Amino acid sequence: MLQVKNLKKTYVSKGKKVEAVKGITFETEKGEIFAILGPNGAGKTTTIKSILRLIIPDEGEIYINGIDVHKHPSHALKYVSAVLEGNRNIHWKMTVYENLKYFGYIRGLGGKYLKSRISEILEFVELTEKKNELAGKLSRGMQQRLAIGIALLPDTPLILLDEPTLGLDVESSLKVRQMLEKLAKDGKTILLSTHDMQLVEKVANHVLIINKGRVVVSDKKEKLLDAFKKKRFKISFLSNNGYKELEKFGTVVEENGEKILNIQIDNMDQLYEVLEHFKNKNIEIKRLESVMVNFEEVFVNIVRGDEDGLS
Ligand SMILES: Nc1ncnc2c1ncn2[C@@H]1O[C@H](COP(=O)(O)OP(=O)(O)OP(=O)(O)O)[C@@H](O)[C@H]1O
Repeated sequence: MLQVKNLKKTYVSKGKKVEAVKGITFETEKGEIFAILGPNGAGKTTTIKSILRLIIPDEGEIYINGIDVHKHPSHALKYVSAVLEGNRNIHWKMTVYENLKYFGYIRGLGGKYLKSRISEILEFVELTEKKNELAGKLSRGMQQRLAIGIALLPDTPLILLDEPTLGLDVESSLKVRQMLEKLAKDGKTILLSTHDMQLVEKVANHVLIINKGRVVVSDKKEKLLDAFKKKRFKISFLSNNGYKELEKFGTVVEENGEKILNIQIDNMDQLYEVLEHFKNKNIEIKRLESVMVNFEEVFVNIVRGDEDGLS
């Protein structure tokens, strides 16, 4: 659906060069929720804006539905719509309905089709009852839903969202999350840039982590979670003796009066070595279990690993 090949962008600001994106390559599949993650300044917004041609990259190719965005921008961009943070494309002094009508016209829709499309969208974003309210008077969550509704008007196969849950409360985030899931189920491809690890954990299929303008990891989310799960173990012991010994291997916490050792390993041999060590010291193990990890930990570990590698 979307192909980005060797994207590069350097900004020049006050005579200083900032290499924001240094050769990013990725590809999305139809119907997937593809999350772009990265610390502040990693290059996410630059990537998204380049896809939308709001920024002209220095190098690289971008194809939407097989069409070269650089060579045929207006044709390629027919297949994509976007919700960008900080520019939520809403007219505050228009009602919800007027906003949808106005942006519908801009996207070349009209007549009966636009009318029924607006009704459909109002239902989808759960704003039917608010259709006559001024956009400026809506809550932050409702405004975000309206922005998503506006982006959905032209019914494009690719939808880009920059920080769709930023500043939203739990309930509004949940609504956005459910909308994204429904859209993907309908076969839409969703590219999403976010810092919201819960959103990623709940909805993303594929995760692209970028740091300092480069791709650090690009993989299915489940695979990343699995890989980390295999690295984290929790060990409990039959007696509390010798726990000083344990601290060499990881962090020791107390749970229900029991000392629990949390360890992180790079490969299974390391785990066997630790177990062997305890055996030699006559420290008897009661239970060994792999630990569930959440996506936030996966992300932090990957970025930290990358930083260590870079330094
Ligand atoms: N117009 C600009 N002029 C100069 N430098 C810029 C400009 N836009 C972005 N940058 C710089 O490029 C780098 C990448 O910025 P970008 O906004 O793409 O990152 P990001 O991953 O979206 O960050 P965030 O999570 O903070 O939104 C940063 O160092 C940023 O300061």
